[in-house]
Amino acid sequence: MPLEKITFVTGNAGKLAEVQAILGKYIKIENHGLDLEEIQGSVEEVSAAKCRKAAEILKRPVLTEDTCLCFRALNGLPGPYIKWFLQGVGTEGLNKLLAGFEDKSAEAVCTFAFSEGPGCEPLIFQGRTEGRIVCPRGPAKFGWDPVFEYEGQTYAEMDKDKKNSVSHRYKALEKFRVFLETYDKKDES
Ligand SMILES: O=P(O)(O)OP(=O)(O)OP(=O)(O)OC[C@H]1O[C@@H](n2cnc3c(O)ncnc32)[C@H](O)[C@@H]1O
Ligand SMILES: [Mg+2]
Repeated sequence: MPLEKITFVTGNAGKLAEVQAILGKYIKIENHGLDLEEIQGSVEEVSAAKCRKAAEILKRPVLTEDTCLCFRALNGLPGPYIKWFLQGVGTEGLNKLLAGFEDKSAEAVCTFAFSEGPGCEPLIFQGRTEGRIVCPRGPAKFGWDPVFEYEGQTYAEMDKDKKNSVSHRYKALEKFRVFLETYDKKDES
């Protein structure tokens, strides 16, 4: 039986808006803002751990997501710690982190984890978009969008539909959408 709805567990309004815009056409999305502890580790481990916890607490099919921003010149840092870097130094500071480096390339990575419910091992769906870090341009509405440039435009300068057709989040959700097409939830009985 196909899934009629899914609970996306996030406390981030920007993420929720994009998941609704990208995936909401295919499945009903509910939001639950559990503030889940984020373990240290690879982004896949962080996302799967959040998902396991959410499934245990909410006792239903859940989707969680963790986003990384990886600077090639810094061997992938800030990576999964981007939230704390952004809070600490802001978008100007993110750009300044690369002031001494020729290589401004970066990769945005979105890692979704889906679990059917308590005790069900999460499945991982990941999307990656290559770009470069620039001086902030465009409206500062969502995280590090103003400093991530893709094909000459920062995410912040793009209209929503454009970002939602090229982003790390779009690519990860596209994989999840294909999975949902053949997904058959085991009967409750
Ligand atoms: O409740 P969760 O889903 O964990 O939400 P969060 O805000 O804690 O998000 P993360 O742990 O994934 O941290 C990622 C950081 O990157 C930001 N971010 C995530 N996706 C983004 C995007 O597409 N563009 C710009 N910033 C983004 C987000 O606001 C955080 O500051
Ligand atoms: Mg988080």
